[in-house]
Amino acid sequence: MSRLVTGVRSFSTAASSMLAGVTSARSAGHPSSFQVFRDVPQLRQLRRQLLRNDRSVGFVPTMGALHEGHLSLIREAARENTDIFVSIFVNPTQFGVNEDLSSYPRTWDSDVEKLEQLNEELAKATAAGSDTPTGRISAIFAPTSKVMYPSMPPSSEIDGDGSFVTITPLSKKLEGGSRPVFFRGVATVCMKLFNAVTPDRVYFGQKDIQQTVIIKRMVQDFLIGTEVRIVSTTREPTGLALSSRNVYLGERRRAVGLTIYKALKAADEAYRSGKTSREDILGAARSVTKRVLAEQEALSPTERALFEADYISLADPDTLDELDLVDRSKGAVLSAALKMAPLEETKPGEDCGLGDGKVAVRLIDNIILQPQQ
Ligand SMILES: Nc1ncnc2c1ncn2[C@@H]1O[C@H](COP(=O)(O)OP(=O)(O)OP(=O)(O)O)[C@@H](O)[C@H]1O
Ligand SMILES: CC(C)(CO)[C@@H](O)C(=O)[O-]
Ligand code: BAL
Repeated sequence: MSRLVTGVRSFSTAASSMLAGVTSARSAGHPSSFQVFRDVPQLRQLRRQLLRNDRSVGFVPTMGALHEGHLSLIREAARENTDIFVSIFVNPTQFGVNEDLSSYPRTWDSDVEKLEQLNEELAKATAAGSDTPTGRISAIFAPTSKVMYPSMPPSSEIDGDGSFVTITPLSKKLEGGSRPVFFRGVATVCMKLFNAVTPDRVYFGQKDIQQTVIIKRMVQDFLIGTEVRIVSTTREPTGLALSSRNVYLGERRRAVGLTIYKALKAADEAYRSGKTSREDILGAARSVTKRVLAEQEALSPTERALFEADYISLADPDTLDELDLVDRSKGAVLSAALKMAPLEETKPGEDCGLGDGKVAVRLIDNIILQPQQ
């Protein structure tokens, strides 16, 4: 955390020049880098100045440990906004009491490095005369828990007190079944972040599809003046969805973890081949998870990676209600969560990931069954 500052970290940027009162015209050059804010008032000051200068803000909320998936959200935001604000905050209220808050990957220095490199890439694209406007990252918002939860320590108990945003019944379904406080925490922190940033547009990844449905509902129901953009899932060449928690997988569990995507693909293929019933579509996915699990169980503890399929769901895209039959004109959301168990025994020299294979890893993924004519 050596590069983290307590107030605001200034770089030589057009946005920071603005903050100092020297307004640069957009054509005179984009910000070359960004400022880091730890508190809300200075962030708001920058936001107000951008507003006065008719600049638009795209906001990308993250919990850090940045990877190409996060960068894809920023690139999309850069296509539609002059300025991008990125938040890095590991939000305690979305972790249940027995969840992985303390072990969640925190990689501040490499996160800042990646964002600086991305700003360089965006600057080059502008210099090369890209057709589409290319915005820049102007601000990183990395608040403390006290800034985000000023009046009391946040509760991660389901019946804990606090000022919370709850979006029901959406937040009780799917991920909410296993993580009961998760979406209360997500909606609450996003409401606070949106209030601090007042973005023109917000960017979320399709990988966390239930989160996107809940954020869209929150924006609609609370009359929040921002547009919600969903960016498609970035995957490894194998198909595994990128996720910050993947660093805990290691080679063996990474290979077996791909089962989640293979199962969803099998279900998607069933739909594409004309099947619309729950039984046919989810049956195709379940036969993949069952087969792989049986294969793994037959192996020795030094070779296998066991997992449990938490849910495989076929749901309505807006309500996330489970479907018996897909209406082809509307399509559906196919989603799954798979819990990779810790490795039982490891081999000398094996790449077991961060935590030596002892950390259970929850994988989620989804495919949208596209509406068809
Ligand atoms: N592979 C991906 N493709 C596109 N967007 C992604 C991907 N992974 C994460 N995102 C999006 O980045 C934003 C921040 O996510 P977050 O910081 O929790 O990262 P994460 O990789 O999802 O981590 P986790 O391991 O907690 O699931 C969210 O909107 C999330 O959907
Ligand atoms: C949206 C979010 C940053 C809120 O903490 C988090 O849930 C995430 O990273 O997806
Ligand atoms: N991207 C989702 C954050 C979480 O799992 O807590």
